[in-house]
Amino acid sequence: MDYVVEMLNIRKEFTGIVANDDITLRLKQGEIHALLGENGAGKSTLMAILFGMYQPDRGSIKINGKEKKIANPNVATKLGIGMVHQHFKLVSNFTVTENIMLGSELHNLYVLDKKTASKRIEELSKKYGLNVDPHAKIEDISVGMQQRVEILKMLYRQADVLILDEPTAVLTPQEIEELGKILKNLIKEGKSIIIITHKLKEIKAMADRCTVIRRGKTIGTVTVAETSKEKMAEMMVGREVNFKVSKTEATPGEVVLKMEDVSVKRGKDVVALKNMSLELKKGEILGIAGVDGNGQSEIVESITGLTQADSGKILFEGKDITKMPVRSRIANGIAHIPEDRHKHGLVLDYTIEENMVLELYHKKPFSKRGFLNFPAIRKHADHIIKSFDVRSGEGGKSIARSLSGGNQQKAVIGREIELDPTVLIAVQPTRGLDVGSIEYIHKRLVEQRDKGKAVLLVSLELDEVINVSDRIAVVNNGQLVGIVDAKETNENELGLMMAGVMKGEEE
Ligand SMILES: Nc1ncnc2c1ncn2[C@@H]1O[C@H](COP(=O)(O)OP(=O)(O)OP(=O)(O)O)[C@@H](O)[C@H]1O
Repeated sequence: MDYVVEMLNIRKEFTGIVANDDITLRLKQGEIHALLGENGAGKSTLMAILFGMYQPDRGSIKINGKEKKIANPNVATKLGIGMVHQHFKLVSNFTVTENIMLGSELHNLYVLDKKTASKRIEELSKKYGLNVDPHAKIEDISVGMQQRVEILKMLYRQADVLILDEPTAVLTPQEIEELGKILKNLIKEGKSIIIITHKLKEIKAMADRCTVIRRGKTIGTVTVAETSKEKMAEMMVGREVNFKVSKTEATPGEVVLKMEDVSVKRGKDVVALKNMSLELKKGEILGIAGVDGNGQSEIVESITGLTQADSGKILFEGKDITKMPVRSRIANGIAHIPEDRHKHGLVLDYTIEENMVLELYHKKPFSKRGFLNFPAIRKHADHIIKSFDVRSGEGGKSIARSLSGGNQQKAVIGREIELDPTVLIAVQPTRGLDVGSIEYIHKRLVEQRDKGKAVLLVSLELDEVINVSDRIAVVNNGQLVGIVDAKETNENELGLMMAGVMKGEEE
């Protein structure tokens, strides 16, 4: 059998937690192999070991049948292993070529003059259908394009084994489809790919085989074409997963949040949100559907106070809050699960305990006469950790950075829901979460609604918007296209509206 990579009986322990416990994964030449597991199951750790960022405590790695010690990422690169991380490692004011050249000088295989490098990048881009402009600056290109630059970087370094850590989490549905095609091109040219993803639909569409791990242990490797989504979910979570959100009919009450003719500018001239009027009622989940970048961020930021509306009014419980500072809005009952957990959700170098009181530390019981009350902070954090199943080595004492991506997300969601807000704004709340956690978070959002709270759900996942929301507002180009009843709509109708076409206008 032609295995390009064999990771055999790998063990890796961090303080207080065994991240990988006797894991075995074999990658065949020319296959797309999905690595599936719950948040914190140990996927990123396993891939970091393959890429030489960590040393395993036990176990061995064979590359093309020969046992190798991968002491650091440079060794991995020399062995033909490349990795695209969850958070890209690109310099934003450098061009594509400059970024790809950066670091490649270490492997003295490569040319240092920019012109020759650009030409090589262009050839590679063409060969694999990547469509990347070598002269573009990173800050000017979309996230999807940046990811392709990361893929090109691996190809430029002549990688044969490509590792992609949750590559679709940051992509729009169209970009995901394109990535699928790119991966198929890579396989055709003889590359082998390991892809980490939580999305079973994507595994079905892209992968040949799938290895499932749970709590650091291998559960099994399956052939994707012969296995259902339900079966893979069950292997991963250890129980049956309910994909449908179960909820009763909403009983909306009075309007609690109102946007009246709100416009927000981006920079000097671009109007990113145009005369937006929206009403959010108590006891309902209002979903916002739209292609990324069509005014969703401006809606959220003008309500939370991260951006001020340039014109129009925002009313909360009848009070004008258009110019209210962020902290007062939080104190008044507006909570926010932000889209970017690293930038706006957590202070990565603080412990989880500290992060759980970021909005509350100045209040009783967390502060007393100007001193922090650590036992109270700990109790609060422990409660969130327990009820939201935030897994980490040292509980509340863990540094936020050391948590797996999904567990960071659960911590942020827990903190915001525990504020018991009147309005909960949830932006991409389940991005990066495993199906079991998604099921749980959806339940908690519905529970908020049933307690008479108002929930604004912004998501790029149409499935999620349709299943969780009661009403759906569709935005396009910074404007409201229309509002539909979630029970009566479908992906097709929403898709058309997202492109700016109103119901009845399509002929
Ligand atoms: N450097 C580290 N120090 C301490 N603990 C760590 C470190 N890296 C990972 N861990 C812990 O090891 C476990 C496995 O984490 P890992 O990131 O591999 O999970 P994952 O399967 O990739 O999760 P996710 O899907 O949420 O990204 C987690 O409990 C995490 O908190």
